[in-house]
Amino acid sequence: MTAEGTSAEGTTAAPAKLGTRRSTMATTQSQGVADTITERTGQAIELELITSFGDVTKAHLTQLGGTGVFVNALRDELVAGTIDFAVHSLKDLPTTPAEGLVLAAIPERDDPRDALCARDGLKFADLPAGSQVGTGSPRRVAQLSALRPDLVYVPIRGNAETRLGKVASGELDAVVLAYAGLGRVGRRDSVTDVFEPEQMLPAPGQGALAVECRTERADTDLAYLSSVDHPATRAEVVAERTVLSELEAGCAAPVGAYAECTGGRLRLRAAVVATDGATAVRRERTVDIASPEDLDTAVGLGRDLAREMIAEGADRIVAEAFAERDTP
Ligand SMILES: NCc1[nH]cc(CCC(=O)O)c1CC(=O)O
Repeated sequence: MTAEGTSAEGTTAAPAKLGTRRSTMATTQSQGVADTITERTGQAIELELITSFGDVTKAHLTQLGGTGVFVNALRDELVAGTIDFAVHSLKDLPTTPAEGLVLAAIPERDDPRDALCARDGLKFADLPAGSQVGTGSPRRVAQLSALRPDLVYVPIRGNAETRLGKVASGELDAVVLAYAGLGRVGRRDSVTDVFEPEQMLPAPGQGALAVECRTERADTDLAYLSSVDHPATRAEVVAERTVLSELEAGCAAPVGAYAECTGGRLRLRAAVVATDGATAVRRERTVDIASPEDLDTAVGLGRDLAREMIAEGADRIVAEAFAERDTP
């Protein structure tokens, strides 16, 4: 016997609310994750646009004092229950876990490399000495300075369109951005060169996304989020982010880390480079990993590599970079 009002139609679930920043990059990556979840589970999802402090402030990103300016607004909404889950760029997530929240899924990573967008289709090696290269990231400035100390690195911020506009207008000769982000805003055609990990290591988590929700909902009503989890990517980013946390550094630190989990092995490369590019500690290590779900191995790899780097002075380079940042 079916009572009136509890019929199948009556219990049709409302679409889940996915909270996202308003930028083109954020909405594109959020919509991509939403579409994949819907494809795999049938769950309907709608985007809810949230404004974050990092999106409105004019302060230079490295001057904001602390990580997570892009994620805090979304986390507030998760805790308040106004949204069901959020999609972040993993690179922007502080390494300290947020209380009551969990990364329910880490989808398969996009291209992790950094990309050069230069005038006249120029490659990095072909930029004339003295060329003005825009980037706001200490990690990029440090590694680029190590490769080409003869170029001038100019701090910039703003979204990808704004940055590319400075090349188009002739204000800058080139800008360096994440390849994955350029793809998401439909500007892959502006890329004139890409940096292989041998030249420049990406930021920990670059190119990857994180799906976050309240802890108690991950295994219950939001269990469908696990449909987009990619264990190999999770092992990689866990190893990369452990380097960052062991060095007590954040997203504004000159730390590159890149892990690859394939064929039962987890390889991790990391670099800490002084802002002028002159001093650097670079290490790599590979371990066997029976299953990508074995996150203890990923954490152990990150920790061991970071400790080796600290023994070689990596923590001093990080401390100096922060001291420079905090001195106006
Ligand atoms: N810090 C901003 C940010 N966060 C994520 C990306 C790019 C996409 C990604 O790395 O996943 C960017 C822009 C950039 O670094 O060019």
